[in-house]
Amino acid sequence: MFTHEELHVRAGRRTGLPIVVAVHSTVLGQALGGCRLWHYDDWRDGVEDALRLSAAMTAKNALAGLANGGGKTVVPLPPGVNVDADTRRALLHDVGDTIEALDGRYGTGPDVGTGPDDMVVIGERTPHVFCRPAAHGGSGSSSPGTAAGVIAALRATVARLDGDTELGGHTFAVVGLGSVGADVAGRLAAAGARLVVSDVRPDAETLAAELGARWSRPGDALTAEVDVVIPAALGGILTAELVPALRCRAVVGPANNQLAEPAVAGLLHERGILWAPDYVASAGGIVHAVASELYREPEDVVARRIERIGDTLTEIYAAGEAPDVTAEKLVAARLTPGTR
Ligand SMILES: NC(=O)c1ccc[n+]([C@@H]2O[C@H](COP(=O)([O-])OP(=O)(O)OC[C@H]3O[C@@H](n4cnc5c(N)ncnc54)[C@H](O)[C@@H]3O)[C@@H](O)[C@H]2O)c1
Repeated sequence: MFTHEELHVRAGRRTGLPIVVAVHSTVLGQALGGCRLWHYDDWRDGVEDALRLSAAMTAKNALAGLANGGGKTVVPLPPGVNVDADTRRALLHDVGDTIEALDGRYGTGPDVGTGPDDMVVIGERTPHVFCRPAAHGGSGSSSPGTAAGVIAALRATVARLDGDTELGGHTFAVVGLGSVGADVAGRLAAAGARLVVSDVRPDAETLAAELGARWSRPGDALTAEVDVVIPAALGGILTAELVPALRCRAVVGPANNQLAEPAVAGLLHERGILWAPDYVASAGGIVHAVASELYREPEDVVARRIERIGDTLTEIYAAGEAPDVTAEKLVAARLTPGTR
């Protein structure tokens, strides 16, 4: 069943390259979700991704308490097509025009393949853009906010596991030392936690040494014997085959779409492994952008909003059923008029 409000697929006027914008829901307000610029074998796969990711943004924004719905832009680059600086700029203008044509029903920000500087270029064609660098009037990278939200989620998780929110006495495996993973690992190391870290980039081993963390091969980090595994790389890593091999007590991280298939959430629950739905744990970045730029809240108020991710998870864990089931009920309740 088609449950989205709008789906736009256009060839960019300047570049001829495909641009997909999916608006899943504006029930709570302007739909928000980042702009993904990535290679796909077929542009239709980009449409699939935009449909799936925009629906996840509705859930993420609803559970983060934002007055916003979910949307997503995907620019599916054909295989072998690499854009030079001029084409990239033209392409981002094409994206801006596509978003501007929606009259404010959707706003974008950075995602895989785009960053704050790209938002400046999109912003030359539409005001509906977030996370420009501070020098351009935006709130900058969303990664520190996302990392702060993951820390709030981890505190709620260790409280559920052991009854206290101290991260220092616990062990964590961080899978992916990119902008969010490295930040989370740094905060955990500063709190005195013991860490196993991994990345497919060998140069990340230097950061591991700086953090006093044990370096591990990526496959091994996922199955490390730790309290919490933190997926901070790509999605789809939690497979039915992996669940029996896990030796952690919880899986909590920022990676979007961690489940290879929805049924894996139930398998984790049956094994007694706590799983924080990724759209709850990863919301800190968008909360930071929206609260700073749209609501104009000061940093301390924004920080408290991000902390509430922990409260939401505590509520979800307390229900005692598989966390995705409870989270979906909470999303449905928030989207139903009269219950917000
Ligand atoms: N940046 C944000 O604000 C934000 C917000 C919400 C969700 N997320 C999600 O969090 C995840 C991390 O985001 P990021 O901004 O840090 O991305 P990033 O690209 O900076 O970092 C990802 C890291 O994962 C590593 N990696 C890739 N495959 C790996 C593997 N198999 N094993 C171990 N490491 C691997 C990469 O080398 C890279 O260092 C992504 O799934 C992203 O969609 C990010």
